[in-house]
Amino acid sequence: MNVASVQVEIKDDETKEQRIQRVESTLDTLEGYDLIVLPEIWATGYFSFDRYAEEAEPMDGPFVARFSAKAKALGVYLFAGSFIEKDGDELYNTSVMFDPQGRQIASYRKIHLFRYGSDEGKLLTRGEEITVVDTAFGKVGLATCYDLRFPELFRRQVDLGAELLLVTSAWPHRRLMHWNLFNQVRALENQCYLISSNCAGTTRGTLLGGHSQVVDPWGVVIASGGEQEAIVKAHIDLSQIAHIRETFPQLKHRVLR
Ligand SMILES: O=C(O)CCC(=O)C(=O)O
Repeated sequence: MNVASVQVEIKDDETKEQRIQRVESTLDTLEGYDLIVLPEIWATGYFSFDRYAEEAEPMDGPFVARFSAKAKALGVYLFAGSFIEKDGDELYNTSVMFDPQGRQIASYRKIHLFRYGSDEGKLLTRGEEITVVDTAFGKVGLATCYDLRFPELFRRQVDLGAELLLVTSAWPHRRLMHWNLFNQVRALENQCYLISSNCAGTTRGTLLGGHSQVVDPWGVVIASGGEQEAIVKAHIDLSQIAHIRETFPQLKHRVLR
């Protein structure tokens, strides 16, 4: 299975529309992939809190329609990262996933809103539902950035059958060491593949961390981005999951539930 994580640079002098067009053009260059992953609130920019209300969209708005069309045009599973979803009076940090026919097969509203140096907790409503989605290559769990610090979310995804964990992020560079550790540990402790997509660049005075990753179920980083905009590419072999879970049956040895 060929996977790609698009590590989008967030530039403050770019509008939402300009950034969407730029990412659409990048996606058009990706041929032969089975799954593509994008970062968190990349179109508006996670740290552009003053733009959240005006740039929020309903689930049947243009962001979802455009990336549904893009998934279909490319014939790929596309985890389009998250956007600011407006539902009635509430705003959510919602990620969306499409199948190669362009059908929206999942959405996930970020459960753990970030409240440290971030207005997210004030502006948005938290999600309440864990998302694990069926795909042609198995069950996939969806998570967003700060969620990475909460192992119980991922373990519950595994209890629902997840074998591949997708994480969309706008994680700052100043806590890059935590990011690197969590990416590896969430894959290792759950014996899953993990693919993350983080933003890069400096926005509103915050340097974003980049280092989007593909981590195997043994905890080995098999591909990683650097600090700049990048496409992180890897070939993954999902049969490794069953192999590792059988030969080193840690998940079967759980005592506490
Ligand atoms: O947990 C962290 O250090 C970063 C989290 C974050 O930036 C987010 O959830 O958007």
